[in-house]
Amino acid sequence: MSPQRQLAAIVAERHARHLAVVATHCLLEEANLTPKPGLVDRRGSGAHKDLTLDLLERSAHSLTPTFYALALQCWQRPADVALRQLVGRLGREGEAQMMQTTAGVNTHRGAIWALGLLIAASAMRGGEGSVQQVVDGAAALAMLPDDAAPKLFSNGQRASSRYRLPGAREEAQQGFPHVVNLALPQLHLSRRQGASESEARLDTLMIMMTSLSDTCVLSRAGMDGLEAMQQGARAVLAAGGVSQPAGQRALARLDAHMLALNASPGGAADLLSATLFLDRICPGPDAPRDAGPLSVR
Ligand SMILES: CC(C)(COP(=O)(O)OP(=O)(O)OC[C@H]1O[C@@H](n2cnc3c(N)ncnc32)[C@H](O[C@H]2O[C@H](COP(=O)(O)OP(=O)(O)OP(=O)(O)O)[C@@H](O)[C@H]2O)[C@@H]1O)[C@@H](O)C(=O)NCCC(=O)NCCS
Ligand SMILES: Nc1ncnc2[nH]cnc12
Repeated sequence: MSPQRQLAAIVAERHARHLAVVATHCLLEEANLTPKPGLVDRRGSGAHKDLTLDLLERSAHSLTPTFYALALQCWQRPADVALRQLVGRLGREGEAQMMQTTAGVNTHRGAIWALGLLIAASAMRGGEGSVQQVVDGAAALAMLPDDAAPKLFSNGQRASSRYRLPGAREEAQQGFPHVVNLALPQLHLSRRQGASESEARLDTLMIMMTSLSDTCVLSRAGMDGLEAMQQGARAVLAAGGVSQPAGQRALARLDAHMLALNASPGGAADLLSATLFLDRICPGPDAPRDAGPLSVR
């Protein structure tokens, strides 16, 4: 191999490692963010019976090799059917790894999908795209057919067809509108307004919950659950957000309501991880901040 090619391979490997570590870190940060309504956090399992913070953390760590492989294999490649099929195969291998780690509990299927596509899209541009370029690349990949995908009927497809609402697939195919148009602007706004990093991230989760059709909530609690989620999140933001005492009280009411309905916004949680990832790999004028020490093994 020529010295130039050797150097290019080292650069690609280093970038791929960086993307994988950042993605894992974002999953850990989402899991640890507290208090999240209905979701697993540092207080406990939320509305879930089979999920714990420890399981989410182990699941996140188990995905680092998948994220690394996605980044490395998509490095400086165009979005075409061959790449889509490769990404689909690596994503399914990641899901299998997750299921093995969690003994069959679905901790991060939506996150593997969203982060996997965003990692792939960032790597396609040599790790240098803007937010818009990365989500456009992810959408282009998500629109391509993957003939090798098994024809399974998932919770998400069942909910989407029953309520005629979009789910994880459409969110990616449309270029992650909840992340780009709502979450990133809210994250930056809350930071500028002096919220702590955890408060800014909770506000970011809230803004997505105001309008996401989260198929995790729909499967568990139907349309009543989805409306409760959206209205409750609007109330938190209308009260000034999580940095305000009234916002904290509204968040506590939303949490109690979600638990009573057995509802958990797992899709919004995954998109929060995706938001933190884009915030970190495509920094704009508002530099990303850390919420606290978390290590990636
Ligand atoms: C495209 C896929 C994501 C499959 O999507 P689909 O909707 O067909 O299937 P689901 O298995 O339901 O997975 C979708 C998960 O996405 C999250 N989500 C939900 N709504 C949205 C939304 N509007 N936008 C974005 N993301 C959304 C959500 O994930 C979280 O919830 C999970 C727990 O949910 P669930 O399994 O329903 O579990 P419980 O509520 O506990 O119910 P029980 O089953 O236990 O009773 C949790 O994992 C969170 O992550 C949805 O679950 C994609 O998987 C796919 O096609 N993959 C193929 C491989 C591929 O091509 N990969 C490419 C990139 S790597
Ligand atoms: N914190 C969380 N709680 C429950 N499900 C999730 N899926 C992704 N993150 C989650």
